[in-house]
Parts: sequence; C-alpha cells; structure tokens
Amino acid sequence: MSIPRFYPIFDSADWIERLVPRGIKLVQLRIKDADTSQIRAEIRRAKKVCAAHDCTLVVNDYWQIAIEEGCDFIHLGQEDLDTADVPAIRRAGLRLGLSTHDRAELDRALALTPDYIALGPVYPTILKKMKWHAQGLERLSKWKTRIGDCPLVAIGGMTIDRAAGAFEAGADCVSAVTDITLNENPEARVDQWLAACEAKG
Ligand SMILES: Cc1ncc(COP(=O)(O)OP(=O)(O)O)c(N)n1
Ligand SMILES: Cc1nc(C(=O)O)sc1CCOP(=O)(O)O
Ligand SMILES: [Mg+2]
Repeated sequence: MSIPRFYPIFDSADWIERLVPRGIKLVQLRIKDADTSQIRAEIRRAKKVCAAHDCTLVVNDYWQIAIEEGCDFIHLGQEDLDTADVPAIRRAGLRLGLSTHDRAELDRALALTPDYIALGPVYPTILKKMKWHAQGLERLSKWKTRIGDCPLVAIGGMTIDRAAGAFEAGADCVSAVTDITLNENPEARVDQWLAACEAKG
C-alpha cells in the first residue's frame, strides 16, 4: 500500500487543527513529556480534524492509547519496540511505521512487515539530539533497494529544496518538522510542500 508523499510531524493538536485543513493527507502527532490524560485529549482532537479532512493520523510512541482511542496508524522507534506488543497492535488493526538508522535496525524492522520504514536523519536535524550522523542520499537508495515495495520515508533536516533529491534517491515520502514549525509563515510553507510533493507525484 502506498502512502502520501508529504508527511509533516507536529507536537500538538493545535498545530494539526491549524494546518491539516490546507490539504495534508498524512500527519504525525508526536508529543513528548505529557501525561496520559493530556495525550488522550490531544489524540481525540487530532483524530477529529483528521477525519474531517480525510487525513491519516499517525500517533507516535503511545501505542496503547492509540489502540484504546481507535486510531489507525502508529509510529514506533527501536526503543519503543523493546516494550511494544506488536501482535496486539496488529490485532487491533493499526498500521505500523518504524524508524531505522542502521542495517541491524532495518533487519529488525523488516521482520515486522511494517507499513512504512523511515530512515533518518537524512540531513542533520535540530529537533532532537541524535547519536547518528547524517545518513545522506546514497543511504536512502540502499534502503530502497533493501525494502522494495515497503514505502520509504526520508526524515531529518528535510526541506522543500532537499525533497526532490530524496525522492530521486528512492524515498516515497518526505517527513518534516522544523522546516514548517519554525517558518515565519507555516501555512504558506505547508502549501509550498504540498505543491512540491504533488508536482513530483
Ligand atoms: C516518520 C518518523 N520517523 C522517525 C521518527 C522517530 O521515532 P523514534 O526513533 O521513536 O524517536 P521519537 O520520535 O519517538 O523521539 C518519527 N517519530 N517519525
Ligand atoms: C523525530 C525525528 N526522528 C528522526 C530520525 O532520524 O529517526 S529525525 C527527527 C526529527 C525531524 O525533524 P526535522 O524535520 O526538524 O529535522
Ligand atoms: Mg519513539
């Protein structure tokens, strides 16, 4: 199954309510440092606006709450996988996206037949401290060769100018955070992203 080419990530339902109506079709809610009731409330708001705009919501990390709230899609990293109950996630019918950063992580991810695999950071990111150096475009191509039909998401330091190179290297989808949230006009930036990714499609 394919996924949309543009995949922004936001840390609140406020951002999702603000920007999804512009035409985003795949979005991630990535909240750190909040309690369960706050996460649940944010997911409910995000889910509502996504349903109204035919946008797929991906919940980061909180797989149990995502199941309880009837969500469709979750994203897990390698550390999340250490404690997640993947069979329970599948039984609940959720799609699953996985992060990878090296070959061992890729092998582990592929064994779980995910609905997409993300490789990052393709370029340096300012969002979070990471132990990985920038992976680069050649690595994206290697990942695409390994994963075949499974959609490949490029993440980390992605900008509109860098997106075309990522698609050419084999990415099926490009994910971005600060290129949008730190832009002086996030609405206009999302419009530009949508146009750039559509033009490529
Ligand atoms: C699309 C996408 N790719 C990678 C990540 C990172 O997930 P993870 O390694 O679990 O780190 P956190 O985002 O949880 O800090 C992601 N969220 N989305
Ligand atoms: C959340 C996340 N995960 C990454 C990974 O490589 O797994 S890079 C990243 C941050 C992406 O933010 P920005 O677009 O601002 O660089
Ligand atoms: Mg995580």
